Amino acid sequence: APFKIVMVRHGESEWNEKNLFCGWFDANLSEKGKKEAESAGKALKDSGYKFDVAYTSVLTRAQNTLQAVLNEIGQTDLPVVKTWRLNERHYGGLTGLNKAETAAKYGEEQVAIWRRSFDIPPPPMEPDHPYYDIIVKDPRYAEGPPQDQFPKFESLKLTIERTLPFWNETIVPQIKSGKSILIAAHGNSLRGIVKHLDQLSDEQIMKLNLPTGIPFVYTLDENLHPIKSLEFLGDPETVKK
Ligand SMILES: O=C1c2ccccc2C(=O)c2c1cc(NS(=O)(=O)c1ccccc1O)c(O)c2O
Repeated sequence: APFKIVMVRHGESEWNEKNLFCGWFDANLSEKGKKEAESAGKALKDSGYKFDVAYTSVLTRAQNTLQAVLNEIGQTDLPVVKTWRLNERHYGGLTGLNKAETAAKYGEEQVAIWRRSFDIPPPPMEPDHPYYDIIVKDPRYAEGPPQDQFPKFESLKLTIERTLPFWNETIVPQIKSGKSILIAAHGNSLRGIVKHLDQLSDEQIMKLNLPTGIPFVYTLDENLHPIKSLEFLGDPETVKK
């Protein structure tokens, strides 16, 4: 029998609302983001989904999206595994900047290069960065990454390379043991899983922008090869946007 796994990108954060690079900064969901999380839960409830375990990042916006979903489907007691490996991409020194500030500081040309590159990282987040201490010293990272490997920036390539070990070593065995799984994470960490499952190229995955707060289902065969990819739940109107 095929396996199914459900994934959802967290709802809009307060920094998304202000068009700031958020990355590993622990922004909350905006009011809109909270509504998106609730509607994700309603879509899963209407489709009758129940889960055995959920995975999320160590960031509040993903954890709160997950909780809203679990509230809607009546599974608030579900075991939840939190890992830095499902975190959003780390935007390094760009963290907290908006579009104008980024262009002013680095120039439109550099921004255009970063936007279309898979393995060119942003500048590092140096110790004098306003958010360096609050991120690096956050106790939520006690389980990892180790301080000497703590990222100061990530390209999309680097993000995917630290997400996939968790997928292969932790999530895959659970899928194979027949567990029903929900992942609530971020645009770029979910890109890593989608890229791997559908064997997408670097260019293809960079073109894929997952919508916030709309759950999507993968149906996988016994070798975890997709039978059906990116099946979005929720009313077709929302999905079409
Ligand atoms: O500068 C970057 C960038 C820099 C370094 C690594 C990755 C990216 C990146 O992925 C990216 C960027 C800008 C924009 N658009 S933007 O220039 O309008 C923009 C800039 C700053 C903040 C938010 C904005 O919407 C994007 O849509 C991106 O996906």
